[in-house]
Amino acid sequence: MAARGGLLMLENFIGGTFLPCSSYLDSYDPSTGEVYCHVPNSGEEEVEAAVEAARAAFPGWSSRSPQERSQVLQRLADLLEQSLEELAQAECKDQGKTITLARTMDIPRAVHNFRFFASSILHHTSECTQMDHLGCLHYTVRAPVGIAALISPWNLPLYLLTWKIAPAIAAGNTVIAKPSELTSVTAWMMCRLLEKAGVPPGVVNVVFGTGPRVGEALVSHPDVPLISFTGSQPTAERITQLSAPHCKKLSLELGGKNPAIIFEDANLDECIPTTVRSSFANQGEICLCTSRIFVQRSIYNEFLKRFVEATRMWKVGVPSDPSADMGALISQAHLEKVRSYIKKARLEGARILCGEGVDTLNLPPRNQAGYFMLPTVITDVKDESCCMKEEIFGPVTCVVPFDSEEEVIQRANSVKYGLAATVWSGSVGRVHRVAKKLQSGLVWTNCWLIRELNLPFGGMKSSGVGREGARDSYEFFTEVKTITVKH
Ligand SMILES: NC(=O)C1=CN([C@@H]2O[C@H](COP(=O)(O)OP(=O)(O)OC[C@H]3O[C@@H](n4cnc5c(N)ncnc54)[C@H](O)[C@@H]3O)[C@@H](O)[C@H]2O)C=CC1
Ligand SMILES: N/C(=C\C=C\C(=O)O)C(=O)O
Repeated sequence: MAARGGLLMLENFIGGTFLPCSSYLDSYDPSTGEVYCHVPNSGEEEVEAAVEAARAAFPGWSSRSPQERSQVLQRLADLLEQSLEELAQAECKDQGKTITLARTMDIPRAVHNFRFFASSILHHTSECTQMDHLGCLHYTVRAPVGIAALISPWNLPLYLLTWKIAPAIAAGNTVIAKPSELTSVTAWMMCRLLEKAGVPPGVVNVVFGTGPRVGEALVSHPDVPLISFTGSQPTAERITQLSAPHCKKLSLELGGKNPAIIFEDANLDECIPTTVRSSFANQGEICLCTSRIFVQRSIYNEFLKRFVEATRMWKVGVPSDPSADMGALISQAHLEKVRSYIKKARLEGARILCGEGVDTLNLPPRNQAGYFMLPTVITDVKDESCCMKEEIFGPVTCVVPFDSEEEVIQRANSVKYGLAATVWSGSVGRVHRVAKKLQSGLVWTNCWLIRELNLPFGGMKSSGVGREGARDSYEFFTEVKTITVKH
């Protein structure tokens, strides 16, 4: 590890070796607003070196058996788990999330991603059909595609990067990962464990830097045939344009404007704390977070009163404080963007019931320049407002009343996104009926963010292209071939 001015200085990981870069970016601690780390500002040269390393490693890695690859993934999971506390501390400092969330969600899930795909890779079967009248047998085989580009965002850094690396290498591909330049530290820490886990040099390469520089060099490289991306819709559009001339395979996991639909027969004792969590967990910086809450009119006033009370109890604190529910937002620019939505809502005549501009944030002097804000509830807002249409990706949620089932389904579906919805009702028939009609890749009823990694994950409409999960990721990270044998 290098250091400049006493600050942590990351290096790219290419071909099993840490390599310095000719230029570096500043990376900020969101809880203080201070630079604490330098991140390589990689470009075409580093991508070229990573492609070379990944190409050289492909024949050996792809010809190993699934069992051999699975064992490597299991060892990596064990090593990550042994470093859980160190990784959680690093994620908390780098991203601004609470230490509790990093300890209980981000890092355990990163460990689980490797364990899960180490197991699922052992259980795939292929198809076979027969045409006896022609004396033919048909079957399919799958093979890894080649070098995968894996581009991940800043909100769940190691969690989302490993959700891509694990299935890609389990299937026999070699990878070039590009984490967000805002949160690169835990990916770099993981690289230090790869050799010990038995990952051969060049199988996992990590290049750090910005989207326009290193990201674009990677996605437009002719020898990188598939791209798995999680992030914003405008970036997905750019990646689609750059990759189109090469007809690359694309998996795009994008944003959401996720509705919660709360019927009058909902169990509010469960619904309210879960909806506070679904709105404000990780500072509202999860693509699955709720940001439009539709409440049936007969319980609207009661819900609003109790929801605002519960939101006021959601503690914003220094990320290292284990009792904090919410830490700092990712950057000054993002904080300003999130606040700008609240200003617009005010100008449109909406009411801010708690949070930004209403309540007072108490922080230690050292954290006054950090990127903190209070969880904020907006009401009296029209469906046409940008706060009800656009992804804010911060601790802001809107609450509005509805009258009928048909009406709320139509309003919930009236945005360009279609990622995740929650439906709260005591009626089994109703939850099935409504879930089927929602334009949403995921619907949680009477719960939120209970993940079954075997099943498809992803969004419809502008929330993405493709699905990830045990079988879906396997299909994405392999090419299928149909073979016909005449006997
Ligand atoms: N999963 C999600 O739904 C996420 C949504 N967002 C949304 O996006 C907004 C902007 O956040 P950003 O960090 O700017 O997201 P982004 O989509 O620009 O960044 C995600 C990743 O893509 C890379 N990237 C950016 N431009 C690229 C390009 N031209 N070619 C290749 N890679 C590129 C970034 O370096 C990062 O690794 C947020 O406010 C939020 O609304 C952000 C992060 C995650
Ligand atoms: N893709 C995102 C979250 C995924 C969560 C999961 O797979 O459990 C995101 O916030 O961008």
